[in-house]
Amino acid sequence: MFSLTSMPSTTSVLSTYTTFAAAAMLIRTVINEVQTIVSQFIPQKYQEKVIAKFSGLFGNLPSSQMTLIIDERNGLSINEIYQASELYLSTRITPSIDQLKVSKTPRQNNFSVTINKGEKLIDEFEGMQLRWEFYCTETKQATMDYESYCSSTEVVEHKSIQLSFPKKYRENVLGTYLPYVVERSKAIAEENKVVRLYALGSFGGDCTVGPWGSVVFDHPSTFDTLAMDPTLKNELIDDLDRFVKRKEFYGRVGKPWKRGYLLYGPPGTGKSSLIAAMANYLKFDIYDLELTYLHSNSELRRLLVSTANRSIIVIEDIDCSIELKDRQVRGANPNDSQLTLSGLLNFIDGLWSSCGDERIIVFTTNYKDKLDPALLRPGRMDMHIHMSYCTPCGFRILAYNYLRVKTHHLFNEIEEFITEVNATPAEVAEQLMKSEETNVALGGLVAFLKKKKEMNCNGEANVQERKEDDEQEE
Ligand SMILES: Nc1ncnc2c1ncn2[C@@H]1O[C@H](COP(=O)(O)OP(=O)(O)OP(=O)(O)O)[C@@H](O)[C@H]1O
Ligand SMILES: [Mg+2]
Repeated sequence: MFSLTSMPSTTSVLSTYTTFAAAAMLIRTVINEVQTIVSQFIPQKYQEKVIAKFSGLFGNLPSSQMTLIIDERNGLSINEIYQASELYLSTRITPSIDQLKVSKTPRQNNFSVTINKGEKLIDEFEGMQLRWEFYCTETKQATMDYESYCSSTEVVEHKSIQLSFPKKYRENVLGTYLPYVVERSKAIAEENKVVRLYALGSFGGDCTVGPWGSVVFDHPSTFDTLAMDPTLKNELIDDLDRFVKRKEFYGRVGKPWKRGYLLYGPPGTGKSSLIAAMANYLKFDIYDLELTYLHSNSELRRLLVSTANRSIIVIEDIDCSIELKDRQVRGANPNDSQLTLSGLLNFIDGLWSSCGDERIIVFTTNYKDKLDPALLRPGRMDMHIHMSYCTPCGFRILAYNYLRVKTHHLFNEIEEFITEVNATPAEVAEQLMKSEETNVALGGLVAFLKKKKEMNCNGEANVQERKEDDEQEE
């Protein structure tokens, strides 16, 4: 009975509530639509007022909007979503923004532009409209100077960015849009990245990390400016592309995410230039590791562990570190108190380096045949790259780089000489730099090659030497 009498009244309450909820939802939908229209057709500075006025017509309905507050700091640590949002939004600047902040460090090539506090902007993503707003509040905070024991007050800024959107988009914003913002910001940071060169000790650079000092690396070499066999060049570029894309692959097969390259060939054939081109291409920092300064495996490990991910560790002239082998053979403690070849090989094989990701290690040598066979064993260095004397194709790349010419009546003569004489790209480049006049520069190169041929007196010896050099190639 009780239940019978109570039933109709519960039903009527429910139906009244359902009607009310449906009406509220309808009004909210109308308000959302109005917001969308307003944000498209009404200047930004009036938008808020218009929407507030319009919403006011319907009394105090629960808000249909949700706001995410993204503070700059999370306690003491930086909030990565704040950084990502700030960077992402700096690429979404619309004409509605009145104030931007512009800054630049002495070494930076470009200005960095960020949006000032108080500014708002609308972003669109998969049909959603998202409203971003920049806030900054200032508070006075008491601080204590521990040297003078005096207290003072300082103004502390609390920055935050607020992201507002219709509540119905909450899942999409948290699940898709924010991850997209973070990913995009990583890509933007990568585009703006300045490559640094690290070496041991502090050498007047502006940034020091542990034992490594660094400077901005502004070597102009790129794969375009590099005179090397075009097939080999493309193979290497493909190899690098594949390497950086294969995070999951390396994880799956249980190998450290590393790649080793051995560059070999005579002086002046572009080994160091190739390393610079690789660093510029990948935007990886370079760590120039001079083994001659090191005394022990533990020192080597400490240095390698303090290198960052996405970097190229370079050991130049590894043949000059050949005494590594002798030291080890001499029988002194082969473990940590000596620097040994096996210590180095352990690193290459990933034992010490499993703490890092996306590393490239490059060895260079003028004499591949002088290297310890252990270094050359298959699988140790992933690619052996032969940098050799200038070829006709290499000459054309250099002529275009230095003189901006693609054809010239002296090309045939030069290319003939180049196949007969062992001239390094460095020598050819030096001649091409001697004049901005194409005729003069190319004429100078002809004279240089002619003289080189005469001095050798025997062109065949040169070609023979080149053949031997080529035979070192895989
Ligand atoms: N393959 C090349 N392509 C373009 N320029 C080159 C090439 N090789 C050499 N050069 C020019 O010669 C200069 C010296 O070359 P680089 O230092 O790269 O040679 P390297 O092979 O590292 O010599 P080393 O064995 O003496 O270290 C470079 O700065 C560059 O101007
Ligand atoms: Mg070099």
